[in-house]
Amino acid sequence: MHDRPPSAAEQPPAPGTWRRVVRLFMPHRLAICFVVLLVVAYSALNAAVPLLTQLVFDRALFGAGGPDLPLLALIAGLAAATACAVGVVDLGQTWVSARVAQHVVHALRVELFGRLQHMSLAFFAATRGGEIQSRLANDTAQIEHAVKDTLPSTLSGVIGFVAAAGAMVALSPPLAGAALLLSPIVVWVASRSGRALKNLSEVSQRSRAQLSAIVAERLCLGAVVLARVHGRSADEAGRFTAESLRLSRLGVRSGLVAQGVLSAGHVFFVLTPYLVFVAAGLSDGITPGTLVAFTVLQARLYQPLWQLLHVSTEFRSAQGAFERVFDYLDMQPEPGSDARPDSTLGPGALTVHEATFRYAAGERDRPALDGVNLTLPAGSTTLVVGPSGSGKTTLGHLLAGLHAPTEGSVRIDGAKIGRPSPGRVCIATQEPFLFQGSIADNLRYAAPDATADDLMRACRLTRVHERIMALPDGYDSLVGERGALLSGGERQRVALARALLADASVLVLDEATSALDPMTELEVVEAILAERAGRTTVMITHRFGALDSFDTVVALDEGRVAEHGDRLDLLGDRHGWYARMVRAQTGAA
Ligand SMILES: Nc1ncnc2c1ncn2[C@@H]1O[C@H](COP(=O)(O)OP(=O)(O)OP(=O)(O)O)[C@@H](O)[C@H]1O
Repeated sequence: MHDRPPSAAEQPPAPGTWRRVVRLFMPHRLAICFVVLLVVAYSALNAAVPLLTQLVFDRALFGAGGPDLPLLALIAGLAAATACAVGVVDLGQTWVSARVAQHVVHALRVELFGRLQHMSLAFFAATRGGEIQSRLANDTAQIEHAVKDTLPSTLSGVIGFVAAAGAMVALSPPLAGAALLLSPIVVWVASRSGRALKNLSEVSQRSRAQLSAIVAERLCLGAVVLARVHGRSADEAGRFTAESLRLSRLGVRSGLVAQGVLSAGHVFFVLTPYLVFVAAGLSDGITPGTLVAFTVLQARLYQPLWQLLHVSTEFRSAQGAFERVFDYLDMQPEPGSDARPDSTLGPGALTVHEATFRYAAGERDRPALDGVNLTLPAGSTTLVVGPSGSGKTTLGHLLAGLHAPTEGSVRIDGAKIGRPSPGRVCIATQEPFLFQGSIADNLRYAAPDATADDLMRACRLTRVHERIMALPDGYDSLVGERGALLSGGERQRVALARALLADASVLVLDEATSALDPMTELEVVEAILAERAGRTTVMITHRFGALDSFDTVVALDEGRVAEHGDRLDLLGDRHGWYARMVRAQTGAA
């Protein structure tokens, strides 16, 4: 499985990237052909204007019979019509290109979001949020720019160059030779500086992604509190300043290289007419009109070349963006991570058979869980206890289907699970996630059809109803970013109510009441157990001294089951881990 995000920016261009890009555009081939046609028309119309200038000079103004004003008016009319046609064609081309770009980028964004949603938990644990955002926002924006602007610029650059060169050859082959003399040097300078610009653009893109990551990670409530508590706000600002400065310096360097290229272009631009004049002086029969037309055309010759220089840089950046997006699209999603609500709810008997779990394949350290065997009958209530790092959360995740065991199996009602099973198993965690929205929105995430009474019933059970009703907007009160407007205990109780609304046959509580005061915790847990209506309940906790309504206790140690049995029996085993801990927590002799 490809869990860690590959650093695409460091990798050489993947072969076949452009083949994949072409496949992406295949559904839009007709529109792209139309864009090509429009660009050809645009370039041809543009190349026709200097030919009209030649007519003005050689026929209308300085012809054999003197100035011909009707012809001049006709040419002026033609020039105006050509300019209007250029405008219309350009508008049409922009419209079609923008539509193609938006379609392709929309499809990529949606596919990327869908793929990311199904990635393993290990992927999200190992990937910075800013990195994901950067691929979804910056890289797709770069691709959009490439399709909307760079593709047409390239086409018009190539076709414009060919049209201008063709018009020159038609006017005078020797002068065309002189005008094109410097073009190989232009191409060489363009490709060298293009490569330099590409490198700078890649480094800048990485730096931008780094800035996004810093913002996403360090400018959220938890990180700001942490920085203030430890007096590290200035260091955080320093980190951001250093990266921002790096980006600024890269911007200045890119600007310098780009300007250097423009200045070189200016030299060529100034030199070329003189080469043409020298060639005209050495040739016979070159009319002034031809010379004027050449002067106009040479601008059209080098302009597309410079345009191509820039588009080649942008194409390389776009290639990088495509590769980064394809990297994510190529990652293997978690098997069955698109779990649908399960309509075949069983009573919720859990069987764990020889389950071993390793977070990293081939990891040499001891596994997080090592050959665990458990049988938890339907409707049973189990406490999972054990020292920190003993594997309790990992076991909870396995029971909830968030991880599949590396070896062995976990079954509910005899059916093997290795993926979430909505409606069948639900887990509530220590740090629950509440999204921006009202309390009711967050509760209905688990049960979209729940009535207001259902929400209130669940919240009464988790002892948060009164608190919600005391808020100005009751259940419509907003919870803020990740529930920041609620206290830790309120967040946990709202999340617990949400888990109850899921009405699953198995409920796993992973330190889900740790932020409550002991009295409220006891009340909430007792209420959940009393209302459980046959539900299998597994509670992972460090504070179990006062919890005496559970049937069974499982004590884990270093990933193995150290004790498992009837709670009262284990309590009677004076030297057992559970009994010793209960005595320590309750102060009993
Ligand atoms: N995402 C992860 N990647 C790698 N190792 C992990 C990951 N999560 C947990 N571990 C490791 O797995 C082992 C078991 O962790 P687990 O969180 O299941 O323990 P726990 O008993 O719930 O601990 P605590 O009581 O402190 O919450 C630990 O050694 C931990 O470092």
